[in-house]
Amino acid sequence: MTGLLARAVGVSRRFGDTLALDRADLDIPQGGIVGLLGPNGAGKSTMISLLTGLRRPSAGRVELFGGDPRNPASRRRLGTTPQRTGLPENLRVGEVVDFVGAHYADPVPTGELLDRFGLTALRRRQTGALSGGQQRLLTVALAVVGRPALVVLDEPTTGLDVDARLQLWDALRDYHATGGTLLLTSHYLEEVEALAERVVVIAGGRVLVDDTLDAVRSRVPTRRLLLRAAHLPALDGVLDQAVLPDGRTELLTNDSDALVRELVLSEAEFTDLEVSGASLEEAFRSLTGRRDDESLVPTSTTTGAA
Ligand SMILES: Nc1ncnc2c1ncn2[C@@H]1O[C@H](COP(=O)(O)OP(=O)(O)OP(=O)(O)O)[C@@H](O)[C@H]1O
Repeated sequence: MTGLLARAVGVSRRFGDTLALDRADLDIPQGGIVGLLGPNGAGKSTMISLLTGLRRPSAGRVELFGGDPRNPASRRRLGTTPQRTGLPENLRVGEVVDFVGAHYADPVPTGELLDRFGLTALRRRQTGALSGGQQRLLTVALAVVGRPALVVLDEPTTGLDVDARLQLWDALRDYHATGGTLLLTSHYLEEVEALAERVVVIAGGRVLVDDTLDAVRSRVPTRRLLLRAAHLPALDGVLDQAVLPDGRTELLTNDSDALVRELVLSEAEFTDLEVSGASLEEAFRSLTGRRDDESLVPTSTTTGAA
């Protein structure tokens, strides 16, 4: 149990008839960056709300720094920002950071924090005059101003343009480099790839995959072959196969060179071969959509899978 900053053990959460989480397990050890990925409605925000004490599980157990997350004392070393945050409109950016930082024993100095988040030029602007993306950057900056041991962010880059997204990624990497632990949710594998060392895929309220980024990447198809063939033998390198409405066969793989060699050596007759990158998000959708397919969905490595 030592070294775990947060943990969910067999948690379920019901909203009326909806089972938002279904016996899900999640451990957040000290020092890593964990990306929680999944499609809309997967249960990501619900998991975050349980870990940060905003909601109570219907069943199972949640711990934050060894205590109940609903107890304010357990949240003292937590930095978080809800998806929507109200900022005092008439205060200037620098004043808000000063104000929030003043609640902590050792806050990141305002100038340094604004610099890290690319907000220095906006220091004297009233928060009511910030764009949505700038407000988002500021709220995430406020989540780290107190040098929390754990930062939990729900879709931190939603609505940000490319530059702001890169700026935020850099700031989060800085936070991690100073010893911080980060849990973030995202719809985007790209974002998780850019930041996380560990990936947890959640769908239908269940944890489907919990592994290192590299291990997860090796299991999801990243390349797509299209071809026409009357008969194809079973090919080792195929992770997923489908016949499209236009009659072409789609083969998903993570090594298209090896699969093409295998295809040629099989002496199967084919025409119109095309090779392209499978969208990683598509690949994840195929992963999350195939809960019953053991070959595509590796066993979760979380503890105590129910
Ligand atoms: N307060 C609520 N009342 C009723 N149903 C809810 C509530 N909060 C979440 N749900 C339902 O629980 C399920 C999981 O929702 P959750 O917000 O955790 O998913 P998510 O993975 O964060 O989705 P998204 O990526 O769209 O934000 C969904 O079916 C959602 O409609």
